Amino acid sequence: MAIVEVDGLRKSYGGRPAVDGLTFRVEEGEIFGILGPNGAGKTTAVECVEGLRTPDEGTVRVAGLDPVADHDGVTRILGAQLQESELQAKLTVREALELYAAFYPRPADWRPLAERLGLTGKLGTRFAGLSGGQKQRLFIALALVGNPRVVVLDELTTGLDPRARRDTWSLIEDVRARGVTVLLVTHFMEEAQRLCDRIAVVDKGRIAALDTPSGLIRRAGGATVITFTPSQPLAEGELAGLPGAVLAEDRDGRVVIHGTDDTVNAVITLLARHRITAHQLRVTEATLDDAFLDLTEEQV
Ligand SMILES: Nc1ncnc2c1ncn2[C@@H]1O[C@H](COP(=O)(O)OP(=O)(O)OP(=O)(O)O)[C@@H](O)[C@H]1O
Repeated sequence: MAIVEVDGLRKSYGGRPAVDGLTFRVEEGEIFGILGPNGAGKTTAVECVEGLRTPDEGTVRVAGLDPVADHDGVTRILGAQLQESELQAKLTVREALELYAAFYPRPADWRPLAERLGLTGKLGTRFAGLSGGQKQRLFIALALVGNPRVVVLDELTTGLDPRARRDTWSLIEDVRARGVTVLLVTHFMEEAQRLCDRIAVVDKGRIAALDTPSGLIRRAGGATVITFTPSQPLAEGELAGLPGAVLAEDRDGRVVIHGTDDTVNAVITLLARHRITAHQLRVTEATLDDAFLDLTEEQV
């Protein structure tokens, strides 16, 4: 059952569309990623889901509720990562956790949450005295302290060091294992590939593709990438005809083929038939990075 439903969402700033007709559904219990270049409209879209912005057109529902008309109802079931300016500089970590827990009817015990996020040693520290990564971890704790049914995380691990990033990923996996739905805006391909059940790739306010991470990779040109430099040029058309090859091109003498495992065998057979040696032959798995660049016009 869908817990977040976005239909034909449009939002413009000063006549310029930031979100230009987005439609997607987030199923209860999944981690749904929104991925896209800078300025694609990701934050605007999730702020409409949080009820912080009013759509110009279209409808948004969270557990059947309108986030603007029933803001209080949505706030009780949806946890969102705060922006830095929304916390007072003098508030300590403990006070912030206690305060936010008090807003909700059935809050989580904030102590294990703080422990999990490495904040136990910082409970007496004022917000202004935290490092960027510690602030970020506090925002994640505050998004989860209300025991939400849906949590919206925008740039979840930006500013975290590699260890804190990995710890945060496993925390999010635990959160999902408890049945919480996660809506995740991210720039990190590795994060999206590891965590997300499905990903909407957003470009210029529209959905460029919506699929599982492996579906996106397959769609964007084959899951296996074969690259090599042939000892002599291959005849035109030979590469395109290889079984399973979705994309095959000669980039300045280096051949790049996106295909399947069958394509690898076909390449080896082709080279042997023509007595061509493949220098620096590499067979790798395509990543979400490859798919992202194929699906969006600009790079992040
Ligand atoms: N309050 C605002 N007033 C005017 N323009 C805005 C406002 N907020 C966002 N925009 C513009 O809307 C477009 C989409 O912005 P948005 O922040 O939603 O994108 P994003 O995909 O989250 O980008 P990023 O990855 O850089 O955070 C951008 O062109 C941005 O400049």
